Amino acid sequence: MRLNGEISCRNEELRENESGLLVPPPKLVVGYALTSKKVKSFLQPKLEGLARKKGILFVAIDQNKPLSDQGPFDIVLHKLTGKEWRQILEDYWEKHPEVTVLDPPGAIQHLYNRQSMLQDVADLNLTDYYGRVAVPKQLVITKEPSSIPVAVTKAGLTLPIVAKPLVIDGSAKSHELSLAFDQYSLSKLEPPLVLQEFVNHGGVLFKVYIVGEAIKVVRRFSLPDVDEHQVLNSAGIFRFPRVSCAAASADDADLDPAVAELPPRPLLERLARELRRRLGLRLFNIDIIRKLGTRDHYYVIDINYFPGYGKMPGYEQIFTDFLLSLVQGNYKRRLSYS
Ligand SMILES: Nc1ncnc2c1ncn2[C@@H]1O[C@H](COP(=O)(O)OP(=O)(O)OP(=O)(O)O)[C@@H](O)[C@H]1O
Ligand SMILES: O=P(O)(O)O[C@H]1[C@H](O)[C@@H](O)[C@H](OP(=O)(O)O)[C@@H](OP(=O)(O)O)[C@H]1O
Ligand SMILES: [Mg+2]
Ligand SMILES: [Mg+2]
Repeated sequence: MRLNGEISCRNEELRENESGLLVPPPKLVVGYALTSKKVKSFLQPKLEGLARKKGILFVAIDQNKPLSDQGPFDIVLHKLTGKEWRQILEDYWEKHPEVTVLDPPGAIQHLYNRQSMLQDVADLNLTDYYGRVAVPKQLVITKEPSSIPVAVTKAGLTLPIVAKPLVIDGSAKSHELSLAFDQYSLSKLEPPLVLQEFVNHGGVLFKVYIVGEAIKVVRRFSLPDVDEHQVLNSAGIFRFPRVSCAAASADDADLDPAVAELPPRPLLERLARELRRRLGLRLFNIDIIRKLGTRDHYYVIDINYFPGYGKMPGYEQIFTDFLLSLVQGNYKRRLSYS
């Protein structure tokens, strides 16, 4: 294995690459198991090019072959769902503890349920640190739809309410959300669900991308505010598909400064640090909104594992630096043990 590749590669001989040029062997081999959609959005030529220059080689994992017969890898990067893949990865990791698996499958699983996803934010209790960060009032529904109106009243949730499929399984359906405007319509929803109070936020959300210790925040257009008049005079369920994919960047839009102002950096740093530690993940993003009419009341509404980094400005540099830092970290740790 080449975890201490920093040293070994200096001693290894030059190899011929696909263009017939003599190049040093890669410092770092990253095996990836991603959907074809993800490969397209993440592994863009600019990322691969920069990675190659820095001695990082991305190698596709063949899911039809045993993982242990492939590689050797220094890092395994993955975003595939399903129990079978999880088992393969866990067995592989047990046999190859020297390989960095990004990220541990058990930790990722925590984000595939919209209830457990936000639990750590709620536990954090960030109430007075450059603002307060909370989770919208929410309720989990697993029983029959007819029970929803009563359950909502009991829990004291106010309308309108966002209904989100409880489990995220990689399907488009698990990202089909609805906005319910009246009590009666709630019984038309299909559990299992998380019901969340809709929080007016000026139609802009902040996507906070995390790659190890690096943080990048961007603005995105979001659902528009709903006023009291609309709530009183609207009925029914409004279904909306995959907002974040469709929504354009709001970074260059002419916005009300009170809506556009980014959350304070120290707050984001603390939130990212805490979540990284509590979730045990290094690759994720956080969707944050700021309650309309306030300067510092923030709500985390969603956390995504291995999100669309292709949309994060400067991700090529940040991601490759991060990958190298993992190996350097391992190397330093090995030296301090010897
Ligand atoms: N509680 C809320 N209050 C106001 N708007 C909300 C709330 N929850 C969700 N939204 C809006 O709905 C959108 C989609 O919600 P959410 O991010 O939870 O879904 P998702 O399917 O997990 O999205 P992603 O594609 O980011 O994974 C948000 O980007 C935001 O515009
Ligand atoms: O970066 P943001 O705006 O958060 O949105 C991402 C979603 O959160 C991810 O779940 C998508 O990745 P998957 O398609 O692998 O689930 C991801 O898909 P992408 O990698 O194809 O861009 C994005 O839609
Ligand atoms: Mg989201
Ligand atoms: Mg999400």
